[in-house]
Amino acid sequence: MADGLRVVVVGAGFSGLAAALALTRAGAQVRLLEARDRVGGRVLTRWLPDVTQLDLGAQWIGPTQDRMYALVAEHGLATFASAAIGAPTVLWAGERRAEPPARATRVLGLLDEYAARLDPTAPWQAPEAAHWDRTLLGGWLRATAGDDDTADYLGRLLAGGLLATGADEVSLLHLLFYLRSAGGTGPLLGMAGGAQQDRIVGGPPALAERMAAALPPGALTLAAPVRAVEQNVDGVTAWTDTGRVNGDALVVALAPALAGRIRYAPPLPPLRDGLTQRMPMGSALKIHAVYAEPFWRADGFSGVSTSSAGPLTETVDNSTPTSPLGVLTGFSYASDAAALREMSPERRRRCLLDAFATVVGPQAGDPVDLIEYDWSAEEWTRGCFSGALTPGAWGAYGPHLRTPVGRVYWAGTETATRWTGYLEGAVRAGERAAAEVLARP
Ligand SMILES: Cc1cc2nc3c(=O)[nH]c(=O)nc-3n(C[C@H](O)[C@H](O)[C@H](O)COP(=O)(O)OP(=O)(O)OC[C@H]3O[C@@H](n4cnc5c(N)ncnc54)[C@H](O)[C@@H]3O)c2cc1C
Repeated sequence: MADGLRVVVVGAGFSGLAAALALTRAGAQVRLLEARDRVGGRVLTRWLPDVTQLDLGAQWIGPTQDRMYALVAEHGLATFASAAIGAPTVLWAGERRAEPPARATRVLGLLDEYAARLDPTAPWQAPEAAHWDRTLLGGWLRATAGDDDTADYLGRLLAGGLLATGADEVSLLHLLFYLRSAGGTGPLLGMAGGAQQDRIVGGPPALAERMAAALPPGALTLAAPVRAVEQNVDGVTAWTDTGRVNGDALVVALAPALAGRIRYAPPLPPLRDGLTQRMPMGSALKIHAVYAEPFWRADGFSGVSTSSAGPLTETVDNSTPTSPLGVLTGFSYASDAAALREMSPERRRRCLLDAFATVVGPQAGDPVDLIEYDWSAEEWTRGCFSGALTPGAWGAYGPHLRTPVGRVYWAGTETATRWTGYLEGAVRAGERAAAEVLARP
């Protein structure tokens, strides 16, 4: 037990909440400081008047994400299956296909084989790690896939769909680490049986709120951005705009890009600070088009698609089973998302609706509502889905992803070794950081 141990946790996303709960249960006195006026971090649910649930941030959980299913049950919530009616469509170089060509599947198999060679706790130690770290995913795909269409499609699916970045912005090693941490391309890309299998009734924010409610009264302070962290032999202090909170240890439960915006005294060691400069957030737009009904089902379309061209890389049928409305959700990544941001609202709307129409037909051009959400514009998130180490950075900086600095410990989904980038990774990372604090000498 840790009776009397005072721990400050910075950030009340799933990672900070999980850390705070684990520490509280072990008997520590926890103060959880959150910049926003709400808990949950990269999750947000908006309700349409008929109670259609629109998850604007994270939404899915799937098999092997055991901590998330356990938390859902423990906090009295339930899941429902993602809409899965009909077969997915692949929009491939101007054609509609039922699946990508076999050569694309072969490349995915090769990536899984490489990923299996990595230790997710130390990917930099694999014999090929230095080579894979300086190899851009895009270049590797162009050299391996056999043709440019396959390379482009896989680049969009993997760099975009998983990391919300461009294939020429990320190393092969970072992608392999991500694949390894989730168990491969199958679990990552699948709907039923994969990471997109289930949604949480009430949305992930409902779970975050229940986790927060399970903390002792007074443990959580909202609207309290931590600006500075000072540590010395006696303890550690978090400074907010309104005062200070002292502790024996402190957990930073933020993406490294945000952790690097805090001022540390003494300054962080060069390799830890350098890491925060080399792990930018991805860039995605998540767009919901709402219709009077899921008309595409009657036309034989599932609404689930992947595409070799922009502006949308993926779409899904995101309708809620309890509502008659139809919801198509699309994702736009990296340079496609950047181009959309530069457009006027009217032009962006036209461009997005044309993209939905390419997937399910012209009726998509006339939605009841079109709701866009840009996490890159959020002061306390700055991008999504997660941060990714830049090419060449794993070798020198990777070992500092979780290494504590004195009394300061690191959580956040980016530090997870299982399901990194996901809610599951966030929870596991928070619980791992809590265990490290409790084990401190
Ligand atoms: C559009 C989108 C779709 C996604 N889809 C999925 C999905 O379907 N399934 C899935 O599992 N994951 C998904 N993810 C990823 C998932 O949301 C993240 O992995 C997870 O929420 C990260 O949790 P975290 O606690 O590590 O970080 P965050 O959720 O970022 O939590 C950090 C918290 O710290 C706060 N904060 C920041 N700076 C400070 C400061 N200086 N002081 C105090 N507080 C601060 C923030 O406000 C935030 O509340 C998605 C993310 C997005 C944005």
